[in-house]
Amino acid sequence: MATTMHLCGVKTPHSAFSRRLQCELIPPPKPLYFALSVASVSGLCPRTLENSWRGSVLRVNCEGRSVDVIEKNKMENKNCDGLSNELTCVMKFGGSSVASADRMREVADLILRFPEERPVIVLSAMGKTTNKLLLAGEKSVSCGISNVSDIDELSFVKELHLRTADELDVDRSTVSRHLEELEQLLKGIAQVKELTLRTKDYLVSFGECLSTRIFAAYLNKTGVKARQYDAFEIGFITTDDFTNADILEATYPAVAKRLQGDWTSDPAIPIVTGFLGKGWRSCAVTTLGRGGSDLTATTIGKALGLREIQVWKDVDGVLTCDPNIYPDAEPVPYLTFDEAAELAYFGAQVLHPQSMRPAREGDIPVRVKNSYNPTAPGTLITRTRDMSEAVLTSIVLKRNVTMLDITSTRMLGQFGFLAKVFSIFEDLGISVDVVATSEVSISLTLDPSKLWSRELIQQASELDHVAEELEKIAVVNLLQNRSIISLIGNVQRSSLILEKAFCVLRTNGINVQMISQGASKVNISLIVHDSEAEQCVRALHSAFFVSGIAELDGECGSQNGCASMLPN
Ligand SMILES: Nc1ncnc2c1ncn2[C@@H]1O[C@H](COP(=O)(O)OP(=O)(O)O)[C@@H](O)[C@H]1O
Ligand SMILES: N[C@@H](CC(=O)OP(=O)(O)O)C(=O)O
Repeated sequence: MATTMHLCGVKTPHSAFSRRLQCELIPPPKPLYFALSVASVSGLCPRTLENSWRGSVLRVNCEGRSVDVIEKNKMENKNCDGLSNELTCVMKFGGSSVASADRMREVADLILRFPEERPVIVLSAMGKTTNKLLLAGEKSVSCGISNVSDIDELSFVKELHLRTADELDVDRSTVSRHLEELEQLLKGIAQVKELTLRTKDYLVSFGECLSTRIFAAYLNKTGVKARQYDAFEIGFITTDDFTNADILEATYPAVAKRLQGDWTSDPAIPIVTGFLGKGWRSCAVTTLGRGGSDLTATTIGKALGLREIQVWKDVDGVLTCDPNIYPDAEPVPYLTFDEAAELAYFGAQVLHPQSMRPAREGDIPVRVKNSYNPTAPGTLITRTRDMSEAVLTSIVLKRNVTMLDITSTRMLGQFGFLAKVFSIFEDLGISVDVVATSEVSISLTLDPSKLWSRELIQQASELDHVAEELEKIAVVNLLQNRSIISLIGNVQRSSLILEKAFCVLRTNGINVQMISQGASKVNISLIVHDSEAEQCVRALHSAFFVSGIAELDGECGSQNGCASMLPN
């Protein structure tokens, strides 16, 4: 008896293929499911199939062509390009990449330039929309309901999205309901004269909800089937830490089920809002912290076990330094997840601080590319890389950090002292970035992002409270306006890096107030005063990347790569 072979992903959008995917087979002795990329298989005896497996792949000769068939259960979370019809990669485009109708057209062209990919698209809000929405919210608190319609930032957001819809020839109704709701929300804020963190998250969510709707409508209009998704409706489940929520584990299966399920039953390019989630207790819209669309992309990559995660920016990849500090900074071709995570955590705005976690857990390569210059190779981030030549990869600056010098009054033994100090931070929910200890003292810096998410007044009283608690067991010196300079690279070569770094610092008369090396295998952190930090980074960058590490040989001195401070 002849039967039809079950194929995974048979509903391919490439209709030329799908017509050929019916094939006749003698029923196999046990149910086997296959994914097939390009051609039909006919007349194969099940015994041949069973005997011919090489690992999880069966290579058969079909109509004179070699075809790879892969067992479905072995394919779960493994998209092998060309072997299935499943989603292959995620492409995230940041605000700068979708800032206008022209940019959206270019992004659409860019996506279609890779016909072999079946991507999930993640978008941020257009251009500076998130900042404008936050400003509009703040103005609404005090302007009175009747003046809300005249808030400049509201007019800007409305005008930008309506103009973009018009220019892309997309129906205005795609965005008009959301724009009306946005104005209503601002009037609500004006009425209660209060902007809570929860409301802030709901307010900024309009940015991503609008950009994804316009883009999906544009793709559909041009004949490319696309489907818009709000992340908070498809299983992005987070903590209820409004403005800085964490993704919870339950997100991965939920998102995979929804996106994969829809794709299998009715293929259409998914266009997902970056940055947004749904609080697991509150069920309200949450956000993942500024720049959080990178985290949305890596979360989807891990959830679906995709082949690659691409984050498209307005720079040629991760650079050797923030280009706003050193305009001639160069792209870094390769990074490990560990390097990228440290770099992001310690202040490189190019990647969200938590975004490497899902990619590392799923072992999925991340490519950072430039949507304004797509042919530039960008940066490839993977689990390992060849470190034999690596010395310094990038220099990162985190400004406006608070440093604490805490000296024990010896009321506690050393064990008790460290434990007590950290329990105070735990109780107050403040995380610590860089730490150095001696027998009776500890110096540390506080993670400003955790403090920044709170109101200024709350920050000040929180710091007072920290000091008050610590003073029960120690003498505390609170030092504000400090910066962390992170030297990301191969700590195996720390002597080389430190020799050169201190040579530069000495030449420029800079005193390092604290140093930390060892906890991370890829980062050496130096704490300096804010006022010296940028110039210090410039001098270090030019010593390492312009003069070159080779010039380390010989005496420490300004002729030997120990650059003097460059002018601002
Ligand atoms: N080390 C770095 N490498 C690359 N870009 C950096 C670095 N440090 C800071 N940046 C800044 O990050 C910006 C890109 O990040 P972001 O604005 O979040 O992009 P997008 O909005 O496109 O996602 C760049 O325009 C650059 O100014
Ligand atoms: N729109 C949000 C989220 C985001 O990720 O944006 P971008 O990709 O443009 O950094 C923000 O501005 O923070």
